[in-house]
Amino acid sequence: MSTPVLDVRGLAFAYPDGHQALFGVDMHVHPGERVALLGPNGAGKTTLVLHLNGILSASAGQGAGSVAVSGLPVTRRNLLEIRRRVGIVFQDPDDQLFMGSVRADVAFGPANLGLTGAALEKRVTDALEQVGMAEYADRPPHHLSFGQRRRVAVATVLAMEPEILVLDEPSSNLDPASRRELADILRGLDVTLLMVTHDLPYALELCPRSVVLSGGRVVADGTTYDVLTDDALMRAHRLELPWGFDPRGIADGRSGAVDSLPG
Ligand SMILES: Nc1ncnc2c1ncn2[C@@H]1O[C@H](COP(=O)(O)OP(=O)(O)OP(=O)(O)O)[C@@H](O)[C@H]1O
Repeated sequence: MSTPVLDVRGLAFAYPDGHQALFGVDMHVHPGERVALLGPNGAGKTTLVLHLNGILSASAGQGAGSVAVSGLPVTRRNLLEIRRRVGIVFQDPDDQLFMGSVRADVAFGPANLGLTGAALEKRVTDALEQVGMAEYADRPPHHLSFGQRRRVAVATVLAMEPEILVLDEPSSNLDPASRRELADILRGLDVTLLMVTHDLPYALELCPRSVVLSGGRVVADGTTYDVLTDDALMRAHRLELPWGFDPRGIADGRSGAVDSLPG
């Protein structure tokens, strides 16, 4: 079997105040997979994601276990290469956009890697085209809508050509049309994907596999359909489908959201 893009083994972590957020997490993501990371508030999802590019580290402080990205351990000395390989799109695009134009924001990362001239320009154009934002290249990011800024934030990460794209709540605060457009964009990307989300229909639509984290432990790892239709698991870990949404209806080729509405 191929080397996992993401190889998390026995990861345990406590914050400096002593609060233990992760208790021996194992998770492996293989090239080309699309995996949703689900779990209730406080489950440890963000804590886990922050270990994937070394913002948090089990080796510093009261931690245990390891994380490797395509075989390269996430350690202080590998941080530059790890941050090129793991692209994280945070929930708030304004955490990632700080330059005077969309083009400058998307160029920032690859320029830091040493790209210049035509190669840099191509990298920027390709990334903006992937998210349907090429025509906005010269606009200041703060003149864009929230949904457009989120797409540019995805482009800033794609421009680094990461081995894994990690998205934290990609559908939050998007109107239904922007949510669907982003889903179309994400579906079209040729990249390994890990998506943290509370939007369970989005997980079902985009990620064949889901890992459920609860209380700092992996409590399920299987097909998203199996996870979302396991009523006992869902109840035990405070996962709730939106009213009227039935994954079984989707799997039958019907619109679960519409067909399961009463009356
Ligand atoms: N800086 C911190 N110091 C101490 N405890 C923290 C810190 N950040 C998070 N925690 C705690 O660690 C646990 C896991 O938090 P985390 O943010 O990883 O959960 P989450 O699954 O991402 O939640 P949410 O769905 O609400 O974003 C929670 O109990 C939280 O209170």
